[in-house]
Amino acid sequence: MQLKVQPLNIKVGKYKVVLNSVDAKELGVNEGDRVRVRDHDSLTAIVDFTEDMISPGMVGLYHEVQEKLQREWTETVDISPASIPKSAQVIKKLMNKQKLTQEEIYLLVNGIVDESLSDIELSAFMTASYINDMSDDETEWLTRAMIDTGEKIEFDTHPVMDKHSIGGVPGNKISLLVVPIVAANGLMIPKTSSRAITGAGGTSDLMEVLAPVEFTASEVRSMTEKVGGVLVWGGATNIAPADDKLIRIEYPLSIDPHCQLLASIMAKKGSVGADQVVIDIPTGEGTKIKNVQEGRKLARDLINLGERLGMNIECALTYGSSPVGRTVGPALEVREALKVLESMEGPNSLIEKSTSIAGMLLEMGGVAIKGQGRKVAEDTLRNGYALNKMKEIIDIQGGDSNVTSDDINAGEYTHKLTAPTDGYLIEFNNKRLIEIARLAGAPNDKGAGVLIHKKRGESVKKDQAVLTIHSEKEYKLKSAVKSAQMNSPIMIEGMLLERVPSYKEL
Ligand SMILES: O=P(O)(O)OC[C@H]1O[C@H](OP(=O)(O)O)[C@H](O)[C@@H]1O
Ligand SMILES: O=c1cc[nH]c(=O)[nH]1
Repeated sequence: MQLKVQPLNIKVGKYKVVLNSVDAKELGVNEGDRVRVRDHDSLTAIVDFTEDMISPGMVGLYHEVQEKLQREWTETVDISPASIPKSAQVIKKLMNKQKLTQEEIYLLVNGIVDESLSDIELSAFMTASYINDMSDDETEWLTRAMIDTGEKIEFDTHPVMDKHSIGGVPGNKISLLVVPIVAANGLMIPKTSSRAITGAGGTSDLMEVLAPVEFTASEVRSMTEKVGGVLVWGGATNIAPADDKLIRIEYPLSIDPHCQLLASIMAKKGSVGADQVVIDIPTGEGTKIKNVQEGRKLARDLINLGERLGMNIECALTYGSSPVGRTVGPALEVREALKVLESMEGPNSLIEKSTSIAGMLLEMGGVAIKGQGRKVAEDTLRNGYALNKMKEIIDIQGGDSNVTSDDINAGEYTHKLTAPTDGYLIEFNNKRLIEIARLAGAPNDKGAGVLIHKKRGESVKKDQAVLTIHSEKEYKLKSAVKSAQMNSPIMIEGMLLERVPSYKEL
């Protein structure tokens, strides 16, 4: 069917076209089906419907379709129904608990990278992976396919160090300390991170407060060779490009399926040619890993996958039931991390966790003797070498290296949550805390987040502030406060947990 083109200059991140329902009916396609768009060139696109925006006889071409076809909008294009791509059929197999072959997994990952799968299919893939985990072989193939469909960095010198966290604990800003400590000791650490997945700020969201994080793979390589380390967003690099497209689906579902987590982390490490990697596994109530047994099992899976891919992995099971440090949300977290770099002043949980993990890397990289890594890491913080290295990293990424912790501003709209009674703080609900920070605007509004005045086990007096919610927008603050008041993230010892009424009162 020949249809007149209506250009839609909107980027939707996919090959999509809009049809009027009259033409769609004539073509026999429904919303979410695919059509072949033929001009000088051709491509397969996903169908959207509308009654108002597109008149009968016309087809709306979103930016990506126009760009790919490199066409002028005055022309007509030929539209015909197209079949479901093979990659979508692979997702059905996973949903039906059938094992996938290596070839099918490569087909699937290619489909993710070339945008031929719809968000509905991708979220079915994510949900199927959540319910039916992949085998070790399938997970290895998934990881390899994610590496092979992107650019790889090959450094001339080794070892290449790396660090990653599985996430899940609020306030986990440690990469901002670990990377400069390791690089300041002469090791290379090309750190690529994701944005937030289940949290209120991933390391890339945080680093973006200080400097740009979007670079090509060759820029990552040359910056790392110059200053020893970087803190960049993996999603911008074309390094394991499938990863960010899947994380975009995980974020609203707030899930991180086991096989996806393994592949996502290890693909990022494999793509930068890492040899020695430490993986932080926050463990405990309210995290992705409920207890030490589960943590050990995940550690084994990560170590085994690393071995299959030729990387030496060590894992750190870390305390995750309570936030790391006293801040959650990009600007607040960056301020706290910079303060530690500047003066070693800051919460113990942050300093101890960062120096422990940096210490493991220093030992693995051969610049600290066994058992001395943490001490070397602490010295690197104390003598200011880590701060200087962080300034070099900020500078090379195009930020202002003169920035200090005092320059970092949190959102101006604030609300204090106070203790309803005297007592000890016995409960800190990680998930609620993240939800509140997200409602306040994190991670996209950098100034949004939560400042923690009192942590688990600390005493509070009635009406004393326990948390301050920060937001850049008044209306976002209001919804965060409303949510916090309806379902508090804190519990003070001695408080009534719940009153369950009798039938008479119902
Ligand atoms: O949002 P949740 O699921 O908590 O965690 C995601 C964060 O965890 C990892 O941190 P890092 O790169 O090791 O610092 C990821 O890269 C991402 O920044
Ligand atoms: O990078 C990451 C971190 C945690 N989970 C993932 O899926 N990817």
